[in-house]
Formats: sequence, C-alpha cells, structure tokens
Amino acid sequence: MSIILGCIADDLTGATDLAMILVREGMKTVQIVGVPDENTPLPSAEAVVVALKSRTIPAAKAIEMSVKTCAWLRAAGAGQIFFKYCSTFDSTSEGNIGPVTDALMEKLSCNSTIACPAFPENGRSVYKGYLFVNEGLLSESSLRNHPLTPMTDPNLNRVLSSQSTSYINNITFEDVSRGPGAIVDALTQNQGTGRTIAIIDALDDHHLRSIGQACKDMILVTGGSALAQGLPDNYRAAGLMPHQQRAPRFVFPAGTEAILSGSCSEATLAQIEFAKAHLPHFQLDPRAILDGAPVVEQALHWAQAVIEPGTPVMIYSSAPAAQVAETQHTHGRMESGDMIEQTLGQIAKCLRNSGVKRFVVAGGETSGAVINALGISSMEIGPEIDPGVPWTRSTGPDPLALALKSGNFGGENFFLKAFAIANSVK
Ligand SMILES: Nc1ncnc2c1ncn2[C@@H]1O[C@H](COP(=O)(O)OP(=O)(O)OP(=O)(O)O)[C@@H](O)[C@H]1O
Ligand SMILES: O=C(O)[C@@H](O)C(=O)CO
Repeated sequence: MSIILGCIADDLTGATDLAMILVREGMKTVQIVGVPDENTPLPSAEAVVVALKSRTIPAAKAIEMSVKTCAWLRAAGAGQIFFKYCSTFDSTSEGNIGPVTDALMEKLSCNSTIACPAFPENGRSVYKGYLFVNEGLLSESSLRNHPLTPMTDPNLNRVLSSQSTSYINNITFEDVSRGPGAIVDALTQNQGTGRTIAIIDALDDHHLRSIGQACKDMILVTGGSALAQGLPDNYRAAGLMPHQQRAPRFVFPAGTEAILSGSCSEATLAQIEFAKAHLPHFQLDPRAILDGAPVVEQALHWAQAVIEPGTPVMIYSSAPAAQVAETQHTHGRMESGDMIEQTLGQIAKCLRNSGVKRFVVAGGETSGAVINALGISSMEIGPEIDPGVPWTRSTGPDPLALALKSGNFGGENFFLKAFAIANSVK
C-alpha cells in the first residue's frame, strides 16, 4: 500500500496527538519513531506520522532529520507532507519551526505553504496572527515559563520572521470565514513574492476544515494537529481512500502500570496533585540526579515495594517554575533537562523489565526519552483519553501500552482516567 499523507512531528506527544486526529477522521495511521531509513519497514497505512525529537535541538540538526524523513515519506508515496509542531508554537529562538519549514519547501520545490498552530478543542486559536491560549495571549499563559522553550511573544509573524528566510504574511479570519475559495484566493495573491509562509487565523474547527480543503493541492502544510482534520476529506473526494472503514481492534497488554512525568506544565502539576491523593507516588530530586546520586535504583526499590496489579505507581520530577529556574540556574537549561529525561528513560526501562506493561508518560521531551530508552520504533493508535492524547500500543513482540501526554493537555483526573479506560477495554 502506498501512503497518501506523510507527517513529520517535532516531538513524540505531538505525533500521537496528530495520529489520533487522523484516525478519528477515518485514516489508517501508523506512527514511526525516529528518522526512518532503508531498513524501516513500510507500514500498511494511509498516513504515516514520524515522531522526531527535533523541537529543542540545534536548527541544523532539526533540518537534517526533517529533510531525511521527508525524502523517505515521499519515496513511500506520500503526495502531501504535513509538518506538525506545537499548538503553542514552542520553539527555541533560532527555531526549528522556521528553518525546518524553509528547508522542507526547498526540498519539495514549493513556494507557498501555511502555518496554523490553532487547536480550538484545547483552547488554542489564532486571531489576526496572534496566538491565544484559552482566554489570553500565548505570552500571558504558563507557556512563558516553559522549561525549554519559554514563549514570550504571541505575534506569530514576528516569531516566524525571526527564524525563517521566507516572506511571512497573514491571512486573517475575515478571509478564512468566507470559506475555502476565499482562502485559495488569498494564498494566490502571494504568488510572485518568492517563498512565502502564510500564517492563517483559525478560531474554530469549521475554520480549520475550510483551511484543510483550501490546501488540497499544497504539497507542504504546516501547523498543529487540528489543522489535519480537514485533509482526509480531500483524499476521499479524490478517490484515494474509501469513505468508510472500520478501526482495527485495540488490545491492551496485561501487566502492571506506571506513570512517569518530567513535564512541569501547570496542567501536569495539577494532574500530579490530583493523582497523589489516590496513587503511591515518588518525587525525584533533580539536584540528586544532577549530582549523580543513584536515583534510578532508589526509585525502583521504592516502586518494587508498592506496585501491584491495579495499583499504578507514579514517579515524577515535575516541579513548579521557580524550582525549575533554580535548577537551571545552577546546571544549565538543556543540560538539566537532558539528564532528568535520561533518568526517567532508565527508570522506564527497568520498570518494563520488572513487568510494567502500561505506561502513562507526561511531557513531549520526556516521552521522547522514554520511548528511546524502551527501544520502541512504531506504534498503533488506540482510544482517546482526552483531546490530543490517545492510548497507543507499540508494534512487534511483547507490546506495551503507552499514553504519551503533551504537557498542557488533559483534565485534572487524566492519570486515573487513562487507566480506567485501559481497564474498561476488553
Ligand atoms: N524539576 C525539574 N527541574 C528542571 N527541569 C526539569 C524538572 N523536571 C523535568 N524537567 C525537564 O523539563 C523538560 C520538560 O519538557 P517536556 O517536553 O517533557 O514537558 P512539557 O514541556 O510539559 O511537555 P510538552 O512539550 O508536551 O508541552 C524536560 O527536559 C525535563 O527533563
Ligand atoms: O500541539 C500540541 O500542543 C501538542 O501536540 C504538542 O506538540 C505538545 O508538545
């Protein structure tokens, strides 16, 4: 089977978020982890989402990984490429978003694409080129304190212009609300200005579906996961996929359960507080990790004494912004982030070896580290827990169930809800 849509996601939780939206819209979707190569088997799927860990790495490396992935997806038959980044436009100031978009346009010989991070179901909207999170501007949300990519400018044109060599313009909601024809007209006005990225307003899913329809002939589309919801209808209209198909059955592997969190977002901190009242929990001390103390052994020793079927354990390094800033001040932002991620990855590996089969992991970078440590190379998508977060199952022998949660996603009871769903599926 030749694939229709090829997606490049800059982190792991973002990739599962996108894959779930495609599945929800009726596309057979498989997620691959890491840059695919000649040894990567071609999945039997209509859409392939490749999860990279390229959001916070140097731009040149992010370009290299994304361009290689794009070449693989094109060779596998993808007629359209989707570059997925965060709905809060998370990137370092040098970006991966601008440089990777430029490089993909170059690679695909295209002069025009769009950028739209809006995800209305999760409170992200773009209005007059400004990114809003719930009721306020991005820069007034907790994302201004993100441990790796603090977002302090809500003006997407300014952010992208500082990262990209393309011409950046805006298509505002007045055009978007007039429907796909008006959006195509607005995009056509860019022609002749050289390589152009249009930042498109979207306030609701109806806008996103119109934008999706307007992009049917665009070889490269960039944005948040919700932008993809309009694309499968284009493929159906073009006769590339059937109008209806049944989702494959999703079976949860039997075994014990664990939550691992390195996310320091406000949503995750509230979810941890909620879960602490119900589950055994163990807080990792970042200073001990950074000082080389035997933290992995200590966490495992604790876990082995309390874990039992039906009682998930929760191990977390998550801490409020002031504590994170203190750790970063003494040990460096990327360095401390990386060491804490590696520690959670090692803990995951040891827990798997001791019988844990169902993991909930909070945080995009943390999920990337955990999946790498577990050696997982591809995943199938299962039931939705909360908007943007599905259960997934690793492919191959001895599968694991994994729920990879973006930092800011999920309701307060997310961790308990995830296991309740897993235990209700027979
Ligand atoms: N106590 C801590 N002090 C400093 N850094 C921490 C601490 N705990 C975790 N970190 C680091 O903070 C970063 C959190 O990023 P991660 O992407 O995992 O979560 P997130 O940003 O909330 O999620 P997402 O990217 O999905 O929104 C990781 O690099 C993690 O190692
Ligand atoms: O788009 C989002 O907000 C998420 O899928 C994500 O990428 C967070 O890391």
